[in-house]
Amino acid sequence: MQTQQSLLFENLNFGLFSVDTKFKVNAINPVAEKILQLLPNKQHVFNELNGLGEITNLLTGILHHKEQIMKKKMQLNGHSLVVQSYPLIEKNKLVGSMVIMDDWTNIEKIANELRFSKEWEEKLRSVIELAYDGIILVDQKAEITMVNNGFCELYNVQSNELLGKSISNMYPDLGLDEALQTGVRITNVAKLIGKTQCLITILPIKNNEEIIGAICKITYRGLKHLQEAIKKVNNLEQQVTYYQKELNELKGTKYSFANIIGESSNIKRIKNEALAASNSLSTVLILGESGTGKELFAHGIHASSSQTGMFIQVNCAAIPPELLESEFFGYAEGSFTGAKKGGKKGKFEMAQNGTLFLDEIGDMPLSLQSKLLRVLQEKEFEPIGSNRIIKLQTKIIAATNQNLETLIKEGKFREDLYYRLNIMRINIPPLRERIEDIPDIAESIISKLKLSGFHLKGITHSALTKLLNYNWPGNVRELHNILERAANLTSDGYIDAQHLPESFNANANIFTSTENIRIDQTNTLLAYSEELNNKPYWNAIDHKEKELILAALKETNGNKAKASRILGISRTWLYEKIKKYNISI
Ligand SMILES: Nc1ncnc2c1ncn2[C@@H]1O[C@H](COP(=O)(O)OP(=O)(O)OP(=O)(O)O)[C@@H](O)[C@H]1O
Repeated sequence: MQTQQSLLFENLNFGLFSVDTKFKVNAINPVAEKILQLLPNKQHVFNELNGLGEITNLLTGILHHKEQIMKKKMQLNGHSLVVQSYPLIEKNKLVGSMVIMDDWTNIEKIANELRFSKEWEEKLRSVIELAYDGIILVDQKAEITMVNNGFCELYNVQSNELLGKSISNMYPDLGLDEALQTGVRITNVAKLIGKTQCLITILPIKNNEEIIGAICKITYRGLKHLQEAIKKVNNLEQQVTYYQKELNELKGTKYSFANIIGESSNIKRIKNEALAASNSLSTVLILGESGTGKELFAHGIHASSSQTGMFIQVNCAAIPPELLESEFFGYAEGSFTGAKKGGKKGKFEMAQNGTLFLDEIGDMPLSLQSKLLRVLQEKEFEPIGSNRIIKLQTKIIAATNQNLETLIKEGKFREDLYYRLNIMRINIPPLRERIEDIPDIAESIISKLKLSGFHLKGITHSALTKLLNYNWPGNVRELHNILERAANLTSDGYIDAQHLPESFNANANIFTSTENIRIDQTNTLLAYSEELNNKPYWNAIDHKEKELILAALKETNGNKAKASRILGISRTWLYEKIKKYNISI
């Protein structure tokens, strides 16, 4: 029992001590020792201690003047305290006093912080209220936390009908749910609300990497003036594009870095790498899935390089093997039967002082690989049947969507050529790893479609939200094709969700129909494809992806931050996948 009492005494979260009538401390707990800054296990006499005057006064009131309970708020040694002193009576005689010290320091700190955030909330409320547009805020759980008059007027509701409700139930089509899941911001996308034409901007609110809410701004007043301004900006943009094109034509390129759209950290990083790669004649190897923009980057590198010659592109997969050599090196007149009169310039010579872009390098036959390697090493070449030696002053950029390391292992690609090409290496990530870029790229594609004669006004918010939920196996090229197809289907100029292909919607649900696959069986594509008879390749990829995500979540006990680190993907992307595969944690 004694032990229990002392345990309790030792572990109280407030200070407690008692003194006898001579102010000598009889018992004191660790919290009190800490507040009073007294050394443990020492005999302390209160009126001999310095700096504790206020407490000594309380004790004096009780011990000398026989007062009853004394209570005081005080600051002591950096603590905000509420101190209470009680008389201790034994057999009707005053034998000492007991003191309780409540430490309010942390509580005061929290109160101050609360006051501070309350003030900020009030300021935010005023700013939001002053805004000309409709504004609505949700928290992490998609519950509406703030809404302004502009929003209420647009939807003809009262704010108290909305606060605390789920945005997913009230306004699912605004896309705030998606913003919370993907962390992607959407800027000024057209949407018809009732009969009012609006522009929607959605901004996820992040604390470090965590999404803690989202804000949606609906611009619906004064749109007419805005449209006029947009028209002017569009005209100016067209003029800039025209001059850019003229400039590109001089260098034989179709695109420059300005044509590479996207503000994601991924695309910014590779743009910087590409810019660095354009500063010298070092060879560049561009890797990436089909449709990620390898050719676009190659043009960009040439456009910003100081090479004054032409950009010459060769698709190594498209030239018949027997013509490859003459295509590359050219030939002298009469060098073989059927050779053209006057001979023919090869791609190398055509690209002198410019850039030779070797697309699909993984498909180059081995015999030509050896010849290419020799040219790269010796920096000179001879056209077939000629003894004219031409010094190479050409930037070489090679690209492929194949895994060259695998091709080397299979004996289909020369390792020494690989190292020769792999001096500046640019890895373009697939579109699904930079979905933040989709709104900007979609906008740029729509502008291009307009220039090519489509009467487009824009893309609706619901279509854009769908684009963000797709995994883009065909990357930017697929995005282009889907938007062009949609542009053909729209009648009012707005690309809407209904204009996106059926299969496109179905993709998000592939997994629900293949849920019962046994994961631990033979991991061969054949084994998968037997079970997934519809789209074996993509289903198997998705299947493997889900498997990896499940394994990472299992290993981290469902901790998504850790799981995303293990998988080497962003947390936003992981949330996206968890949603896609319906994984419950
Ligand atoms: N960041 C981007 N911004 C704008 N357009 C892009 C971007 N990336 C790719 N595109 C467009 O996507 C299409 C495909 O790009 P590109 O041909 O450069 O891809 P690729 O990787 O070379 O494909 P493949 O391996 O199939 O040859 C092109 O129309 C290109 O202009």
